[in-house]
Amino acid sequence: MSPSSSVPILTIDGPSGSGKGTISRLVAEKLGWRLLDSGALYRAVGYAAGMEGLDLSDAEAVTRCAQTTKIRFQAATDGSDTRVLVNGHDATDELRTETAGAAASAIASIPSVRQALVEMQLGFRKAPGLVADGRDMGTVIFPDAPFKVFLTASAAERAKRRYKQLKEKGLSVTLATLQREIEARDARDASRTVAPLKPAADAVFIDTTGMGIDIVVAKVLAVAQS
Ligand SMILES: Nc1ncnc2c1ncn2[C@@H]1O[C@H](COP(=O)(O)OP(=O)(O)O)[C@@H](O)[C@H]1O
Ligand SMILES: Nc1ccn([C@H]2C[C@H](O)[C@@H](COP(=O)(O)OP(=O)(O)O)O2)c(=O)n1
Repeated sequence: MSPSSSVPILTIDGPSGSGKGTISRLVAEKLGWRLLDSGALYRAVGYAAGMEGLDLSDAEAVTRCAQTTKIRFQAATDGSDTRVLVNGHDATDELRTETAGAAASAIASIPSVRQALVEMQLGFRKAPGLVADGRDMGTVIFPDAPFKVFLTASAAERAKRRYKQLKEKGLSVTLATLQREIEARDARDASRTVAPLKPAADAVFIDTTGMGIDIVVAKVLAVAQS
């Protein structure tokens, strides 16, 4: 048994806009645990592949890109979002767009790309604990995690949340387009053959439709303290 396997993990998986990022951050703060935003890794690889002008369906080229792209998280000191550096370039803002989300979803369906990112994700398991946010945290990357949550909400509500979030960032989007994009991404993430989006058999399922952030945080904290 490796020493890290005694470090507790809370996995939070779910579809786009279900609140994984927000809830993971708040719960990690309350627990004093580290945070893994695994989606940012896939977004970073999709972004780096785009910068290199690669065809995102070229499995060999994108896998090489996943193996060589340097991704670093840099905590902000002023309480703002953690910055994500991709090959030394601060790509935080570019990575949050729906275009980056779609590119991430596309390259994430390539098994060898997923494999290239496994070790880095396992490296986040450090004392005193880890909150891991993604699609396959509880099923594939940390199947032995003692605490697992699957967050969801209706596609209409998730699209509304994303719309509000992107509008606040000054991005030009429409609700109908966002809902279509979210549904397309759900379908692709859930239907791929490797590590599809699905709840782990031992995950606590929370439908957050109509549920405020504070209540979701309390429910997820209760799982981690059970
Ligand atoms: N339960 C909730 N009720 C209302 N808004 C929420 C809730 N959870 C998250 N949000 C908001 O929805 C948006 C998307 O949440 P985010 O955490 O980025 O989702 P995900 O990481 O699952 O894609 C954010 O602006 C966030 O503040
Ligand atoms: N553990 C993960 C995390 C993300 N992905 C893929 C699939 C997702 O559509 C994209 C983007 O994920 P991300 O969590 O950043 O996206 P959302 O914030 O949920 O919209 O990456 C994955 O396949 N496995």
